[in-house]
Amino acid sequence: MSPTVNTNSSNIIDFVVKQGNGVKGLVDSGLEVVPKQYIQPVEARFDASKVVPEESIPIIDFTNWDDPDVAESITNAASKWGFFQIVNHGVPLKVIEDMKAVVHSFFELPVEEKRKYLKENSPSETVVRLATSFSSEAEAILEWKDFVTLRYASEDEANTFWPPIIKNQAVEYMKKSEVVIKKLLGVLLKKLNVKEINKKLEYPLMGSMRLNLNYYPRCPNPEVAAGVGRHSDVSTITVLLQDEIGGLYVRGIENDTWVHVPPIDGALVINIGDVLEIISNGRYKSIEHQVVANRNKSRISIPIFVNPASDAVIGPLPQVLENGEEAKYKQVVYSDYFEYFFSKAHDGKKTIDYAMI
Ligand SMILES: O=C(O)CCC(=O)C(=O)O
Ligand SMILES: [Fe+2]
Repeated sequence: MSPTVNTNSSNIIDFVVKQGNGVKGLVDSGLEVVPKQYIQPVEARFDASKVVPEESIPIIDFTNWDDPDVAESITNAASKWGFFQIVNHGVPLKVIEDMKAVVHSFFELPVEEKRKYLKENSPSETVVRLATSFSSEAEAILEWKDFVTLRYASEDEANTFWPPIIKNQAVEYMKKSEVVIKKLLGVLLKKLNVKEINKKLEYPLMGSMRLNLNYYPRCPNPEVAAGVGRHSDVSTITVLLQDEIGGLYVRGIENDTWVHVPPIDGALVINIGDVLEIISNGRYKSIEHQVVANRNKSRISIPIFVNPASDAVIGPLPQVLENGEEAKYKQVVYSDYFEYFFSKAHDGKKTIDYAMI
């Protein structure tokens, strides 16, 4: 039987955050209205009238990824939209389907099982952690999302610490995705006059990777809550696998517009993060996005955050500035940037001000 919760009291935070029931626990307990802790101020709510349905981010066939025309469409999309989808990327459909299936299996586990991965119980909180919202200790209003965050440092570490129910499928998914990530970074960096990504450059580009498993329960009042509030990612790039529900919106080219990212079976959504914007001195754009929860159905998404190593120093590349271009961003230690992001609620594109000159 689902645990019951008194929705009129601050027991909500205790039930959702501390006891690890998550938003899913709230919904499973029969809740039919969004509690006040989830009601966003009017200015932060999603405004459906700002959606431009005829616009869409580019969809790129990745088969011939190093063909100059394909490379050009990737770098153009990264400069113009900061977002694109790739198909025929080489991650087998079976690996993708298995990955999505185990994410559902994990969130369907009894809370007693999932609770083992809360920060205070986790065998290693940096490697595996179950949480809810975005940065629940720093937020006044919570987001309608539960998640697991997993560090992918090595197969061995993953095999030791990741939850058994997802481990094999998730490691396989990471191994296949890593090949795509290296190809993508190769194409994106080549255009910035970087000939090859050697071991030294891997460190500030992809020295640490995180796989997140996001679960957005159905939401009785999606118009007042946020699945994920407006933000840009603090990654180098993000590779996102989403299910068939939809709800991810990207800031459009025209001022004050939003564009839906339609689910495409087997596709991966790629977006440029703040780190690549900084490294490219603004040539590639890290674009704001947000997630609107669904009234009738739960949704899952699975982002891989390709991040610099935490002690890497990030700044515009010498190759980008070699023709005398002025640096727009300063050098920052990645862990400082990352911690700043999580020290506050989602706030659109404001995190990057931290690195602006
Ligand atoms: O769920 C999604 O589609 C996107 C999630 C997201 O933006 C994030 O986790 O940074
Ligand atoms: Fe994001």
